[in-house]
Amino acid sequence: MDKLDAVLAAPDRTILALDFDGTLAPIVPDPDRAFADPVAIAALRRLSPLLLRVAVVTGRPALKAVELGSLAGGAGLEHLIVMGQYGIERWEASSGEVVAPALPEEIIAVKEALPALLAAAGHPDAWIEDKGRAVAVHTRRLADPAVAQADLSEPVQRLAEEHGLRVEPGKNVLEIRAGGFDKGDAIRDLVQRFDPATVVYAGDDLGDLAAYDAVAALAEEGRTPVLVFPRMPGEDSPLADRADIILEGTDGMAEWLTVLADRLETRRETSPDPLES
Ligand SMILES: O=P(O)(O)OC[C@H]1O[C@H](O[C@H]2O[C@H](CO)[C@@H](O)[C@H](O)[C@H]2O)[C@H](O)[C@@H](O)[C@@H]1O
Repeated sequence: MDKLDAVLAAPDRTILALDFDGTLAPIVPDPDRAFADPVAIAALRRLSPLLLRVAVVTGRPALKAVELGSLAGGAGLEHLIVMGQYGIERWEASSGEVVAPALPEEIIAVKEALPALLAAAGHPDAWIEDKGRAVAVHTRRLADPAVAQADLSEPVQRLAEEHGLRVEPGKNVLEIRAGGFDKGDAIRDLVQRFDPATVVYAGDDLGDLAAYDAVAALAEEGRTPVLVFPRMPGEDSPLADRADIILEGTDGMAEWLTVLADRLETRRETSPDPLES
């Protein structure tokens, strides 16, 4: 854990930000059943009171991540922040409210057009996830997810462009959403609000590259970036070349968070009490 010396030295100046799917929750066929690993959440409950902030930065609607992660209520997570839909939605445990701009109107026409587009491309059974301000086409449950994603890539891109929207590709998913913000903006927002000395970011998919870039750039401001990649077995990803720490999937992530909590709690117990002379 050498790279974490900065965290151990000043936990109260550290932000820990984590993606949801593939980082806190194992990748599963049904997105509605992608529950967070309880070991990871238990560790976050111990870490959050010791760190400057813990944040979940996710492509999910903020409230969906809160639900699947059991993140509302309970000890330890009173200051948790969830930046949803790639950062455009902000949920704070302290208020229980979501702050977000109005839905992009263009998404309505895209949702209406999608079923016919999927059928025309030969994949009528691709699953459509209605995310409110965005819509995702999932191929994981089709016979050949990679081929289906490749087949759908161009028509989905065209549909998005016709409506002034963008495509966010991910693991067996093509999402159509509004542009102008990404997970990098979410990181910059957290840094501006809380002025951390160290930012640890953990993420596993292409949408996390923007957050990786934003965190890495913090070195130029004298802050310490720590990039963590929970890699699935045999997974080839551009994140692997960038990461400071590579873990064995979500199990490895949960274990790593637990060890970090152990070390921070031990450090606190053994530190001299500044009030004692
Ligand atoms: O930013 P994230 O928290 O990683 O969210 C990215 C997308 O994750 C979800 O899809 C992924 O996870 C599903 C459940 O394990 C899996 O079935 C799917 O193949 C993955 O792509 C989610 O459904 C999307 O809305 C998120 O944007």
